[in-house]
Amino acid sequence: MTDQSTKKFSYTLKATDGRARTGVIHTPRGDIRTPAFMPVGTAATVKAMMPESVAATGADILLGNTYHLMLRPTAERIDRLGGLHKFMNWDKPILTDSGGFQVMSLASLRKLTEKGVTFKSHIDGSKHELTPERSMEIQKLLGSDIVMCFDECPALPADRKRIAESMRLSMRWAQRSRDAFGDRPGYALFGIMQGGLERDFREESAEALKEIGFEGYAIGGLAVGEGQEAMFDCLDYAPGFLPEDKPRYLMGVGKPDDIVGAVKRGVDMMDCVLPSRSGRTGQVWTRMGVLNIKNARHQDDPRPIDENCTCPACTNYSRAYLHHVFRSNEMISGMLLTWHNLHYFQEIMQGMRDAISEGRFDAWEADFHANRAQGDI
Ligand SMILES: CNc1nc2cc3c(=O)[nH]c(N)nc3c(CCc3ccccc3)c2[nH]1
Ligand SMILES: [Zn+2]
Repeated sequence: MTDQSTKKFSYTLKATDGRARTGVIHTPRGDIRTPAFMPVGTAATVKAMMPESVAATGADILLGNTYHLMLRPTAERIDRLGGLHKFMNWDKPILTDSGGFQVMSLASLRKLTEKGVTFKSHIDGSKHELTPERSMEIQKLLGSDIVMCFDECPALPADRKRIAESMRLSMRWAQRSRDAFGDRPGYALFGIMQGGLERDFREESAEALKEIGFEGYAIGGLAVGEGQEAMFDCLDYAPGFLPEDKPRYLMGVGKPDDIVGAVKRGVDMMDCVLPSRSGRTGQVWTRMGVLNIKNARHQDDPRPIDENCTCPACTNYSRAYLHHVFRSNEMISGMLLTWHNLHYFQEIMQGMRDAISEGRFDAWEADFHANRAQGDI
């Protein structure tokens, strides 16, 4: 167990190539190589993966969810049992979301006021309240290393008036989150930029967050159905509004080409449920593009998913086998496909970290897109 109090949280920028950056986030529980992809462990598990397998894919950090864990098994119980790291047997860094986003997408009977949000649990219908103060308390009880401000992520499409009001509420909540977070050496609080697809509101939000001061800054309010083009248009300016010497976390992104486009535009950290969730539905992401293993064309195919992949699925199993266990709804199907997808996502990140360090990001990006076949793979 590392002594949390002595070591600090810091970000070191190592190299840039255009607007792309590579560096390291130092935390008392370990370093995070950026750009970083962070697997999502919603209910204290990255579904279908043992923690040591998640580490084996190259992940330096994983995500937890305030919303899910406060409902079940509750933050107080996890605290009594030694905190989330011990509870889920993951001793590297953990980032937890603040809960507001999940309330709006999962809970029912939600009531939003200046104070916070009240809602009914999607699990058992019990009533709960989340405020900036309660979210900070929950994330402290969980023991997460990177805490997210409590914010409101407006559903798109929304008119400018709604976007502005929502963003300004989130900025007031950001101040309350900062005040409630307190002085916790070694732990980090990240602000979350809002503002929809409006450049002026994005700049206003960034200025408000910089005024408060955070250890890192997230770009929220995206990957909510706006589409890649609109997201990239926003990322053409939004990261630049944030401090250069602090990590930038784009929340909820995304497909491999979304991730590459975001890193190209200056993003350092990303998360997405895609590799694990799609793995359970048979969707397999590879350097040649995406395939679905349930397709009958795989049932006699002795080849691995990807000859060049070193993950256990590609090293030891044929497409025919993976097709069979998927069709038979065997547990090993979700395990192997999730492992492969997470391994591939981390391979993309390592490729970009190396390319940026060596000043050849554009060539790497061109190669990445060239490999993605149009037809069957
Ligand atoms: C899929 N798209 C997506 N867009 C998001 C926007 C926001 C946003 O504006 N505010 C907050 N707080 N979270 C967001 C999330 C959830 C990310 C997450 C999930 C699980 C664990 C830890 C973190 C988003 N996810
Ligand atoms: Zn593989």
